[in-house]
Amino acid sequence: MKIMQAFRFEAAHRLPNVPEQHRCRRLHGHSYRVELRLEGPVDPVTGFVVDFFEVEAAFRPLLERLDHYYLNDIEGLENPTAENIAVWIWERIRKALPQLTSIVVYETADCSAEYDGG
Ligand SMILES: Nc1nc2c(c(=O)[nH]1)N=C([C@H](O)[C@H](O)COP(=O)(O)OP(=O)(O)OP(=O)(O)O)CN2
Ligand SMILES: [Zn+2]
Repeated sequence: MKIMQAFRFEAAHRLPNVPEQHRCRRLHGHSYRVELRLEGPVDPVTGFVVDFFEVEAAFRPLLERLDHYYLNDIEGLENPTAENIAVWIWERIRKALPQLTSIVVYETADCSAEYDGG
C-alpha cells in the first residue's frame, strides 16, 4: 500500500550557480510543497502503513528549519534547487521513516523534483 503526506513552506532563495543573466540568480521566493511518499503493508490492527501523525512528527523539525528562511543560509542548501532540497530532506528524515520511498519537492505548481535515494 502506498501513502503520501504533503507539507507546505514559504522560503526565499537564489541559485548561485546559474549564469549571470538567469533570473533565478536573483533573490526570490517560492511557496514550496513537499510530498513524503511511503510504502509498506497495512497493519491489520491500526489499518495504517504509518500513522500520518508519525510522519508529521518526523518532518516537523525540518519544516521548522525551512519555513520562512533564506534557504542558501542553511548548511547543505547553499545551492537550493528543488533537486537539492529533496536530497537534503531525504538524508535527514530517512532513518525516522524506513517506509519512505521518495520525496517530491514542488517549487511551483508545475515544477518539481522527486528523489528516491538513487
Ligand atoms: N531543474 C531545475 N530547474 C530550475 C530550478 C530547480 O530547482 N530545478 N529552479 C529554478 C528557479 O528556482 C526558478 O525560480 C523557478 O521558478 P519560476 O521562475 O517561478 O518558474 P516558472 O516556470 O513557474 O515561472 P513563470 O513565471 O510561471 O513562467 C529554475 N530552474
Ligand atoms: Zn526559485
